[in-house]
Amino acid sequence: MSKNVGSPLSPRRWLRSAGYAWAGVRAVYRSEANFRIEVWAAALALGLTLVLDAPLAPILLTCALVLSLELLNSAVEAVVDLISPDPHPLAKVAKDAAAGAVYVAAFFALLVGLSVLGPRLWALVSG
Ligand SMILES: Nc1ncnc2c1ncn2[C@@H]1O[C@H](COP(=O)(O)OP(=O)(O)OP(=O)(O)O)[C@@H](O)[C@H]1O
Repeated sequence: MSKNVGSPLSPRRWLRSAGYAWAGVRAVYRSEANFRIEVWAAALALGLTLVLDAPLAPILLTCALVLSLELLNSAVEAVVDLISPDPHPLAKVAKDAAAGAVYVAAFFALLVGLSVLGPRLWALVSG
């Protein structure tokens, strides 16, 4: 619920909003195993990117996309469970489509990771 606490540029308001957003990230991290796996996969990909001196921007963007979509997927699940605790075809479409968004992003993130890091990893292991 939005409360009017002054200018949108006010640091206090910004900090309060950031606090709510961080609480959301922490709640999803605690409750969703997939999000935990994706966070650690992103940390691994970023670590490899730095160690292998690979381009950072595509890896950062794909990590941000997958993690953000997983957060949105959790938001959709929560809202659907709230408004449709009993099975409903539209609830199914909403949940399946939100999950599909995560899987599409994760699939392309895998391709980006393989194309950016794969050749460098291969060069490293093949001497
Ligand atoms: N209210 C509902 N009405 C119809 N189908 C539903 C409903 N809730 C869940 N489903 C179906 O069951 C599937 C699994 O739903 P669930 O809420 O268990 O999410 P999940 O896939 O376990 O997600 P996560 O593992 O990330 O929590 C959904 O993708 C959907 O197809």
